[in-house]
Amino acid sequence: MQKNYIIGFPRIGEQRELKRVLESFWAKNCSFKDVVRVASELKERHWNYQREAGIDFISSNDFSLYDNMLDTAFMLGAIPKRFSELKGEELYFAMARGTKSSVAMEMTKWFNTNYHYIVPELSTDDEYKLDASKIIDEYKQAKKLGIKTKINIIGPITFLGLSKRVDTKDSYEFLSKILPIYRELLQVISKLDERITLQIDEPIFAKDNDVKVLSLIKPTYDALANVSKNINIVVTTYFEHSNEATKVLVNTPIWGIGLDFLYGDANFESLSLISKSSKKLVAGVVDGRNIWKNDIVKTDALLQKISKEVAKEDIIISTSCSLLHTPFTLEYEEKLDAKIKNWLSFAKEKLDEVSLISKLFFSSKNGLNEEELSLLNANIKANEDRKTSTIIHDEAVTKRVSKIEKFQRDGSYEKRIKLQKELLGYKDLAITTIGSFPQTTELREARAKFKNSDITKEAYESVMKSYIDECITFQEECGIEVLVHGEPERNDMVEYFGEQLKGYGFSQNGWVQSYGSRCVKPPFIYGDISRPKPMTVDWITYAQSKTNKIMKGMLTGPVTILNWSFVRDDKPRNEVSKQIAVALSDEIDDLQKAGIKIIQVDEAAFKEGYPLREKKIKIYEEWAVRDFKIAVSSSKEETQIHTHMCYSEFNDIIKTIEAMDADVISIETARSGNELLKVFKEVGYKQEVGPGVYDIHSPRVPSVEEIVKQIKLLLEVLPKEQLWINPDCGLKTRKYEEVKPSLINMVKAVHLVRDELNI
Ligand SMILES: Nc1nc2c(c(=O)[nH]1)N[C@@H](CNc1ccc(C(=O)N[C@@H](CCC(=O)N[C@@H](CCC(=O)N[C@@H](CCC(=O)O)C(=O)O)C(=O)O)C(=O)O)cc1)CN2
Ligand code: MET
Ligand SMILES: [Zn+2]
Repeated sequence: MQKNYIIGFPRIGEQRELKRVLESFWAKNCSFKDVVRVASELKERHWNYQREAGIDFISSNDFSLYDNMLDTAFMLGAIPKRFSELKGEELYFAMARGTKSSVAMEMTKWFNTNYHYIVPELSTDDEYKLDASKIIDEYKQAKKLGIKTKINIIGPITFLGLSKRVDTKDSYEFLSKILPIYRELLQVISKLDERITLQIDEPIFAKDNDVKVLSLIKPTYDALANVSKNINIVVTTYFEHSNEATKVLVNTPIWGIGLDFLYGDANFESLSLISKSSKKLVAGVVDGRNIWKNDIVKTDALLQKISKEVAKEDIIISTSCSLLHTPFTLEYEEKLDAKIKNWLSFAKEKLDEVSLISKLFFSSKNGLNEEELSLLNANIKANEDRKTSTIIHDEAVTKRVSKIEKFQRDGSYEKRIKLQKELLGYKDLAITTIGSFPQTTELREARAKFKNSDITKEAYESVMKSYIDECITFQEECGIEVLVHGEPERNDMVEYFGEQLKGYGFSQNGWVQSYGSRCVKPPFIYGDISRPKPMTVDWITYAQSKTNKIMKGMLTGPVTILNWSFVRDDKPRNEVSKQIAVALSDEIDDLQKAGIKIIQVDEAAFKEGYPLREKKIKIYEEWAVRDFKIAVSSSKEETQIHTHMCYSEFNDIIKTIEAMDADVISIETARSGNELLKVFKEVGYKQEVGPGVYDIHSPRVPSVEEIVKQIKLLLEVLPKEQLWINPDCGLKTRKYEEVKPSLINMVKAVHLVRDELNI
């Protein structure tokens, strides 16, 4: 009997092999054959890891050269017209990254994670056609190694729900067009083997769906499950409960349902239905979104609870979601404190946990052999050790946080902005950037050498300082009005702060894919958080000393620091975020004391943290706004507070953004003209806004005319007094060759518009 299951495994490679070969291929330094070779090695390595750990259900097609949604679009033949001249890998990467003549497809957040997928574009003119080659090839490759994989695909309802129509609005209208292609796929799959397990991911079921969407589930899954008797379909959902969908799925001929019992507590309500239907339950009980060692005793209790309703033989032990969201392995961590390392578990270690948990659950403690027993005891001990450790508790922090008296800054916005405009004296359509400038190879090398103690602190700092000097000179020459130092000292806008705060740990190699070849190394919060010393003041004051213009101080906000870290699971998230907020309020205080007059507190991940279910949103908004306000509560009335958000749909959260009470917000709008901005006008948003005037996610240099046009579009919505001009987001992923001409054009465009308006 097959007992345990992994929803999906990360693919970037434990040494980021895939990242390296892709970037090398894109830079034309190697051939596509090299990419295929590395991809193939990685797949085999990952399958073997799972086999060696004793995993029964190992996936194929969880791999991707860029993104699984893009793969699905490719599989269906959903190719936007502008790419129709291209073929093969050229087409595939053009869709993801754009070409000189065609803009890339949009990219957006995968539910409430920091993973980004490519948004498929659907048009009435499309003619869908199956390309099952990737799926078939991967299955066959694994089979050669003696591994019969389960095949993963993204389900039709999630695919459509996350796609956009280029003509009219409702993507779901296309179900009748793509369902036949899915059926054809199942026919092809059914011929691969005598019996096949097919995992169909439908995470969209974990959201609040309207009746119309729910009404599609039964016909869709009846149609799919009836294609062939030799396919066992498991429909998996994750990140929340999916009770509305489960109710329907139990009445379709699918074989199993995968539910997340960690982030979807309410899934317990569906157990009796599942039990009556005699479907298999793939029980997500090992956290796929965090890095803490599983508490096996607790998990066993959870499983015992599940098995009160669902027969043991129908339960399969699984991760809560794909392990894509966790780093690969602890094996290369040489610098982590041994004690803390023993509390952690990355993807590879989680495989062993799933394996051990299933042994314990199905054969009970008496059935464990000596080695397994000692693993269990080690797990119990590690968890006990974490609970009772003195390094996670800091009474001074908890005391201070419980006694916060100031929850917001002084003065009304109206009063503050008047003071600020007098003091800062900036013009209408003030020109600025979002913070980072290109992270050059030189910077990264210097940082890597400094971390390895190959160069001194002084040598490292001098590299950073000369970068800052050049960055300032460029901004002054180009005519940017509110300057930034360029963030050269930051490996990442969250990891950097994690490295400086007490209560935080960080890994050397804990990379997690964010999009395409880009990765992040989220730091992790293990204990109470405090700020031993100022984190940014030296860099910003150095930068300010080099210019007479205003230098923006640059911080990452509490909610974003929280959302892009792995967070301790022994304290509510909102308490942890409050501790970060207090530390940041001290930093702001210090920046002000050092003479900094504008401080930007980025909340790029504010929207990402939104719960998937409406019912939980209010609670999140309350503490998220509270903590942003606590962070900036130390700012004086005349200190101008900026914030920045990217990839955000603002319509439903505009009132919340207003409540954050920042004086200026910069947002991403370049790809959508002025559509995103309209809501600011509709609600009578008072504060100043810097809507991005060009897209930084593409290497393309925008022309002056284009930017003028964009600025005029913005002026149709908001008055000049309320507008700032800036790019969409930070420039760290771009090259100087792209950034310089783009910013020069941006400044020219502002001057042209100002001349017309007599500003
Ligand atoms: N945490 C986070 N989430 C985010 C964003 C963000 O900025 N941060 N932005 C949005 C989009 N996501 C993004 C995610 C990653 C990157 C990004 O640029 N990642 C870099 C890594 C950045 C980094 O931490 N670099 C380190 C380490 C670099 C490195 O690997 N160095 C080499 C040596 C030097 C070299 O050869 O370059 C090595 O150690 O082997 C540094 O600069 O110090 C990458 O994948 O390339 C950008 C956007 C949403 N989510
Ligand atoms: C992902 S939001 C980025 C904000 C940050 N200040 C930067 O410019 O890079
Ligand atoms: Zn941004």
